[in-house]
Amino acid sequence: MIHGKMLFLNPTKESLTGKLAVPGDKSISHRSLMFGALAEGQTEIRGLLESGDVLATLSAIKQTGTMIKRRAVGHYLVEGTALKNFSIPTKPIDLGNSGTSARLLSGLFAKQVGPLTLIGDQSLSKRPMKRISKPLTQMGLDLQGDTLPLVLANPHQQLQSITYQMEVASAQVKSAIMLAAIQAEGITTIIDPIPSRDHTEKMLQDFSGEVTRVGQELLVPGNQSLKATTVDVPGDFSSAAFWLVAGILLPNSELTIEKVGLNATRTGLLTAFDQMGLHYDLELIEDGSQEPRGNVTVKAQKGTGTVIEGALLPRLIDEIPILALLATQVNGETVIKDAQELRVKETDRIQAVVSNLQAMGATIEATDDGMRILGPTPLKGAVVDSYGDHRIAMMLVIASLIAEGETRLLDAFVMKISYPNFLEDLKILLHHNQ
Ligand SMILES: O=C(O)C1=C[C@@H](OP(=O)(O)O)[C@@H](O)[C@H](O)C1
Ligand SMILES: C=C(OP(=O)(O)O)C(=O)O
Repeated sequence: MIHGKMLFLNPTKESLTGKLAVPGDKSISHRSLMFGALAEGQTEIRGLLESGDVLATLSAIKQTGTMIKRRAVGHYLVEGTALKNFSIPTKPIDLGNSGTSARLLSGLFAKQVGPLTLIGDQSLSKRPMKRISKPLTQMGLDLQGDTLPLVLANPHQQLQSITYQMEVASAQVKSAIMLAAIQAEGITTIIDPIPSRDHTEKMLQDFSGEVTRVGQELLVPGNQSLKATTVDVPGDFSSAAFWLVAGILLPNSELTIEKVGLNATRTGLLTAFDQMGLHYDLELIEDGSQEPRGNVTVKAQKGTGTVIEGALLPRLIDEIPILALLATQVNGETVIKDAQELRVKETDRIQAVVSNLQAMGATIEATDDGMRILGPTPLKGAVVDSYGDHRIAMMLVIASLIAEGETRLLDAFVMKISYPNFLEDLKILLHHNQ
């Protein structure tokens, strides 16, 4: 039941069964619009995620002069002009809640004369931007601000290549540099010791561009001309993660998530399942796409605690909230380390996960760079808060299904940021029982 911004949630005795295709991948959707604008010619996108964050990117690109037409749900045409028709909006560009938009668009727009102002909501306005202003300034962009509002200007419309050692394992930082590097003079080298999601690398090649990885170095030639293409966006593994964990937790469940992205830089949750002794079936769809996709099936089952650390973190960074819920229900201790990046997401996700799950009766404590969880503990309904964070909200909806008694979720409707139909899809999986 819905009441204002609060959602009243009750546990279910049902299982989750059947098949579901989750909405398009958020990271790939953002990038398809950006590369579509940077290329010459008409790019066709199918399966674009129509969520708050992606629509922020879409609107920013339209406001700066690129034509984008919507043909049907998720079906878009981008009329790319290699940003030659760029126009500077008179008003600041509002990127809402989307970190990906703020960081990647700064790279995409780095060669424009400007000044161009990027703003966002309260949460986005607190997120660190120095991580992109530092490399982009070295490349020649005049970028003011360590947080939003960011003002971008490049009066001479020139960018130099750089050699840059990444300070955090962030695909957003890497991608911002790459988008600028494509438009720069010379070859840019990005050194990233811990690999992060590689959708930008793959998509650059799909748009006839060039990028080479040599060990820890990513080499991006400048002055590239990109050609329009078609993009078929797979389902978002980060959205599927909520159902995979729910299927494991709700007795008698068996569900399949279809045509979901299985890029290895994103599927760290499956590695965590392996470590926890949890089983799943994978069926790959061979369609020649650079972004692998397939069907994942899970059943209700019991697992054991594990340690999540190191290079696994970037591969499941957005899945930590739902993984923490899973850890409250398996046997023994789970320790999540090296996850300090969670403190600078839409909210401090370490604090948000720990305080909410504690309120529901879990044995969980925060550490500087992660959390410790001791399972299994029965959960009880409580008043919980998304803190305006979509992934926290969706995790708490799943938690409420296995809790005893009613849960009241404050600020619930932020789910639209990445998964507008989350509650409808929950009903679909519950109703397969009937
Ligand atoms: O590049 C991307 O599309 C994303 C990268 C990750 O952020 P960081 O680069 O900050 O780790 C992730 O958390 C975010 O949801 C999307
Ligand atoms: C962190 C996220 O997104 P962004 O950084 O784009 O706001 C997310 O979707 O979990």
